[in-house]
Amino acid sequence: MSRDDATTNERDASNDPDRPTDTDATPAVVAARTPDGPPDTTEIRELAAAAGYAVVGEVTQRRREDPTYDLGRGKAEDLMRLVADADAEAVIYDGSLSPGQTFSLGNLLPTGTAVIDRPRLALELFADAADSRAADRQLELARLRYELPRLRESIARDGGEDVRLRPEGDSRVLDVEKRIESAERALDEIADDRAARRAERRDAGFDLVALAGYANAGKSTLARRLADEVSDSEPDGEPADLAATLSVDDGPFETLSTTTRRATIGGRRTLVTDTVGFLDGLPHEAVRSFRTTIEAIRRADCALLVVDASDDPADLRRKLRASLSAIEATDGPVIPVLSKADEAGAAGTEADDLSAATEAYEAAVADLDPDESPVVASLRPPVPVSARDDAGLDELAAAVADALPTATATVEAPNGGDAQAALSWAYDRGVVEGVDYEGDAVTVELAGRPAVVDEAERRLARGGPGG
Ligand SMILES: Nc1nc2c(ncn2[C@@H]2O[C@H](COP(=O)(O)OP(=O)(O)OP(=O)(O)O)[C@@H](O)[C@H]2O)c(=O)[nH]1
Ligand SMILES: [Mg+2]
Repeated sequence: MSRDDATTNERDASNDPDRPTDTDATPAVVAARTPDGPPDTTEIRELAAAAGYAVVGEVTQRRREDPTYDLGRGKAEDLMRLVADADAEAVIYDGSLSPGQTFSLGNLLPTGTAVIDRPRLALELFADAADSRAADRQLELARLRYELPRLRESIARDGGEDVRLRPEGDSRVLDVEKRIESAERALDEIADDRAARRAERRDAGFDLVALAGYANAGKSTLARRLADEVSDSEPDGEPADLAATLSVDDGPFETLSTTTRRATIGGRRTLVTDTVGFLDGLPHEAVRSFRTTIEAIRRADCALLVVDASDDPADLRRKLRASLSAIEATDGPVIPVLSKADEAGAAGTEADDLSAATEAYEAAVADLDPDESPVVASLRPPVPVSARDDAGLDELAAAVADALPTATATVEAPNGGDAQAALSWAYDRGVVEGVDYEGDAVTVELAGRPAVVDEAERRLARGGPGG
């Protein structure tokens, strides 16, 4: 065995008394390969558990990619034996396998063993809880895109000579292609609806803030903290999809569709959209299927990129890179929010924790290639927060208010019915900073979304001389 091949195979000790006995869980072996450094299987094990697998062993290898199995042949045979010994029903592969590798591995493993790579595992997790029309369509599209090259591969392997040469002409392939087109069309319509809704909300004076970030980073928890209390008597114009609850849980993909709530941030009326968490190791195709999340982030007036500061520096960097690469570029500024600051760094004073989190973040960003992630240019200074301890939230509100597009104006108008109507219009849109009555005149200080301030100014001036 070469030094390059230094690896581990192990069967988990299942006599851990704390381990929940989940009789429904499918026994699975985790396999991972990295070209450098020992593979870390923590995350893939968590994902596997969340998807309903009981990990009964693992095979890892440090090696360059093997074209046939991804793992080296000897290691793939070790995997086969471990699966047989442990009576595992699935192999969870920490990486993206080509269709050819999936089939070769499937043929080597005991008959019936499912080969589940990272993208497929992510699809299974989504499938568990897709809960909206957009989420369903997106999941369907991601699945079809995943299946298509695998279907081609299986037809090429099983079919006769003529099919092997042209698997794309097979009716099953044509069927999947047709379904992909139809899912894409449906998503185009949903995307158009969302864009129209964003425009309406902006016209109504709302700033659009989106929460982005890796799975389990703390996005929904923060969204809840930022959101206004929901009252029974909301004023008119309440956006149709405002959710009363946001689900928070310690597991990936707790949030499976975008969810929007009202919030007052730094005195501004905003709509905060919580989005689906990113995962690394997914092909761009799969990420692109989650358009409503990506577009909510890209088109926001300000995006908050939630970065879990309780992660160790290597994980923080990996997740940050995956998130930025999925986002690619945004219209507005991006404020990095270092979440779970209460658990960041070594135990110590609060100040220590916050600076440890900031340092890890700064180091990760310094490492990024702006050509690879243009969004790096939109990054503002990071703000550490702890939703648990309610720390840093005022600083975050100030940073958001500062990042949002703002216009100010002072308008003097004769006091009367017209001015009062204009003033009440401006109040409804949250752009009135101050009002001063003097004699027959009223002076109004406006601040907020530029288009709304302009319109308020026009309405107030209308009652004025010559208006
Ligand atoms: N210690 C600590 N834990 C936190 C904090 N914020 C969130 N968490 C925990 O982190 C876990 C994930 O939180 P969520 O808000 O569900 O994370 P998410 O980013 O919405 O996750 P997905 O929707 O699955 O992508 C939960 O167990 C939260 O309780 C914090 O400020 N401090
Ligand atoms: Mg969430």
